[in-house]
Amino acid sequence: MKQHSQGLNILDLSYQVDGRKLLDRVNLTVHPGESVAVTGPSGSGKSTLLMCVLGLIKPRSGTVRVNDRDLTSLSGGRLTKARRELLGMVFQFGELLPELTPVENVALPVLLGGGDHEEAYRRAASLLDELGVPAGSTPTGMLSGGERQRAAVARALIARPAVLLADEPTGALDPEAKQDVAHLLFSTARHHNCALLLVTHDESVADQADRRHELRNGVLTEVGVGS
Ligand SMILES: Nc1ncnc2c1ncn2[C@@H]1O[C@H](COP(=O)(O)OP(=O)(O)OP(=O)(O)O)[C@@H](O)[C@H]1O
Repeated sequence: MKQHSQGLNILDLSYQVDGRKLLDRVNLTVHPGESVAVTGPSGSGKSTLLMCVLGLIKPRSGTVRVNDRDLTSLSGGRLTKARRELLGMVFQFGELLPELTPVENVALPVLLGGGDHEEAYRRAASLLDELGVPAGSTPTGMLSGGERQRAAVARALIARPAVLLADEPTGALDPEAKQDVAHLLFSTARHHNCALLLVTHDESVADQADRRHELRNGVLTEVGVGS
């Protein structure tokens, strides 16, 4: 019988570089509204795991399914379209355009995808409001680091993704902004019913996730929260 599953479903994912197994039959399910943090030594393959989910790296074997769609079987324009519809990504340094206003930055993915301008700007303003970012005419480059990361979370959510991926989203922030952004990231993902998969070196951020996993020598192991 075929099993249906919403959210993110990684099955037997393997990937190696120069003969080193970075991912060795990795399995992970993240349900809608649930958060999973992945920690592990530097160079253990955490970012590679996210790149495989995004389809930017082709795994050697295994599948990545989002809302029951097999992303690993897609390529070219179909992969780009599925990625735009199903996935949102927050990077360590926001990757926002500094000259644009926060609303323009957040609306951009929808506009580039040919979406309705008015609806995109309205939703961008609403998300920025929810995340407490000033949505005026100030260029994004003038905002504080924490405000820029909150704008990056808003941008990742603009297309109503099923899965939100975050790679060291608080890595460039001071301790106060870090806690603020981490809290908003977890609570907003839950509120929007996204499956959140987050990579971090920060124990205090990882502890806020519903579940924690560690990636070491290619093996992803569940660890107790707060241990
Ligand atoms: N295309 C590639 N060619 C060669 N080596 C690569 C390639 N991609 C990744 N690597 C290597 O694979 C390893 C895993 O990299 P990755 O960035 O996924 O680790 P990470 O766990 O996210 O590390 P960090 O915590 O330092 O960010 C590193 O040793 C990296 O140098």
